[in-house]
Amino acid sequence: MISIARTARAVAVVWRGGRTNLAVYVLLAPIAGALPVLAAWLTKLVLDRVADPAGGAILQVATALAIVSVGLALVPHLTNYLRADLGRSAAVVALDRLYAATDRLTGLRRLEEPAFQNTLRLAEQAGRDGPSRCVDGLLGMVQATVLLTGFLGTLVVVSPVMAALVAAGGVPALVAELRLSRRRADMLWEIGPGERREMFYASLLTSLAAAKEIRLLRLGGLFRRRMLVELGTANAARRSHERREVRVQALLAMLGAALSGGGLVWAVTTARSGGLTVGDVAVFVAAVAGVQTSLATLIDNLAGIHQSMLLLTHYEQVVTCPPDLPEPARPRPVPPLRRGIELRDVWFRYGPEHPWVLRGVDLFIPAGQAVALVGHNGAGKSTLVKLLCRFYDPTRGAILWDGVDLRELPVHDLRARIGAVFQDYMTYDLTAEENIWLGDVDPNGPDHVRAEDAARIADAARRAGIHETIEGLPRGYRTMLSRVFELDGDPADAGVLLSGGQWQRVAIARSVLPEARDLLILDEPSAGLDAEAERDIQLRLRDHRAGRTSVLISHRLGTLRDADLIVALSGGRVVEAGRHDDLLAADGTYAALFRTQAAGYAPAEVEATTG
Ligand SMILES: Nc1ncnc2c1ncn2[C@@H]1O[C@H](COP(=O)(O)OP(=O)(O)OP(=O)(O)O)[C@@H](O)[C@H]1O
Repeated sequence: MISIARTARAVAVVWRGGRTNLAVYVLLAPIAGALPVLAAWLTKLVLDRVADPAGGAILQVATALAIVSVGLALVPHLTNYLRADLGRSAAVVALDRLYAATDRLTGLRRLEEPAFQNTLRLAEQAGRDGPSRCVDGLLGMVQATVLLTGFLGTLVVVSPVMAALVAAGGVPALVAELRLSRRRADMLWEIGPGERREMFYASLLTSLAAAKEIRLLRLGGLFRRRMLVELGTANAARRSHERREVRVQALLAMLGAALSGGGLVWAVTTARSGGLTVGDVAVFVAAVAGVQTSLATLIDNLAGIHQSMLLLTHYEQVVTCPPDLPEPARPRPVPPLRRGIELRDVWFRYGPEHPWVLRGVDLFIPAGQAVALVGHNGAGKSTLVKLLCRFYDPTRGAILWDGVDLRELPVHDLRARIGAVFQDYMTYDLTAEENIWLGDVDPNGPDHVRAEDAARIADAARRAGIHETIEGLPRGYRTMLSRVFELDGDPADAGVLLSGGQWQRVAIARSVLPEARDLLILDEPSAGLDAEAERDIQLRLRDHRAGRTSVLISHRLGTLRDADLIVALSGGRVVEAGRHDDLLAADGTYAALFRTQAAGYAPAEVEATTG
């Protein structure tokens, strides 16, 4: 049902959005309810005085009626403006809270739950208009209550029996509307997953990233059909619900019409026999219509609030959602890495229903050294580095930073000591400069690149071997790396697209921008580069890595041979660890992988890539 606490929270959001607007809106609501009642009584007086000039002065009453009519004409426009403006400003407050809450989810687990994604989608919808709809509903109820009281009072004066009958007619409507609103909220929840799939297919059809494959493989028709199926299913659910609404509302409307029709016959008959004046009949007709309209408005608003409340439960679920990674009770500062990182009997799976990815990994990553992880696809290399960044906690075992469990360190401070290029690095539709600057944004600093950042950004680009390429772009570092957005909204300034290897270098530049990172993680950092470029970047990165701890993952084993420690993962365990020459001599998993790969290259290439 409607929760008072949740309603109060919704009102607080709207209040924060626009205090003055809300105050005026609150004042106008009862006025908007009183004006029609006043107009009906003034009309009755005017009619009675026209019929009986001895009844009193008519001019003042007519003037008052004219003034009330002006109010009646103006108030709805003002209310509409206030409603829309409050809706916009409340959405700013609500969405800010919502995305601050998702930002507080420091891990990845919750975002990977489909049920959470469904809740998130409804929460976004509720955040956009939930609080303001709730306030609209409340003020709509205030307005309708004033209107109802005025007209019901009028009806009681004219006919208490009719007043009781019309009021009783509202009870079934109230019950039916509340049921309908619950069903509507249930229906929205049920069609949620399908609507998300529909949006997914629709976005594929227009996505630039997907455009090549979709055109080459002629997938447009398939995805369009799948999108239409999802849309059709959602539409069918909505249609079925709306038909039910129409049926119920038609029945209620017939009940209302029968009551007002019966009332009209009674009033006219009574007037004929002299029991009512012409003005009485006019005010009676207006009162019956007014009571019915205000009852319907009251019920509509109540149902609207009820439905917003149901949607707001999803919003509040997200806003109040507990951290997905437990916060340390007594956080310790994260000191610069001195001894190293230890994985102690680390077991990990992505969920109870998923297989184990790591099964008791014991590994020491010594400070200042380069450790390479090798293994077949799916061996768990990327999973291991995600655990190092604490995107998940180990299911069992522990990871220790200089002997301190990662769970005891503030996660943001820990991450401030880590630089990483992930296999699925991001390509931002922003300028080249911003694409690198994002590697070291001060959370409390400005939201744009400062002039004094330019030298550091260029330096990072040099280290990643992309500086000259960026300088050669039409607007240098200010060039948009996007064909989706133009620079500063200027259509003539459409951006450029980089090649895969160039993007990879930009991602590397982003990760090497901050100087003070103790741990550098490079998960396939040069997969998109040609052999010569790969060698070039390896040399540049070797300089940058000197003295830093690094964890390297690459399927091109030749690039890893200089690592201080090469660790082979298989079956979720460390099966071998040592230097390149020792592992070749041991003739185990690494040697087999290395020889298979070397055999795939011509001798000259093996020389080039394996040194
Ligand atoms: N977010 C996830 N949810 C569920 N399973 C996952 C997730 N990410 C990875 N996996 C599974 O974990 C296993 C290890 O994946 P991981 O990406 O760590 O392997 P990898 O050794 O890095 O492989 P590759 O060499 O192909 O990059 C795979 O079986 C994969 O399906």
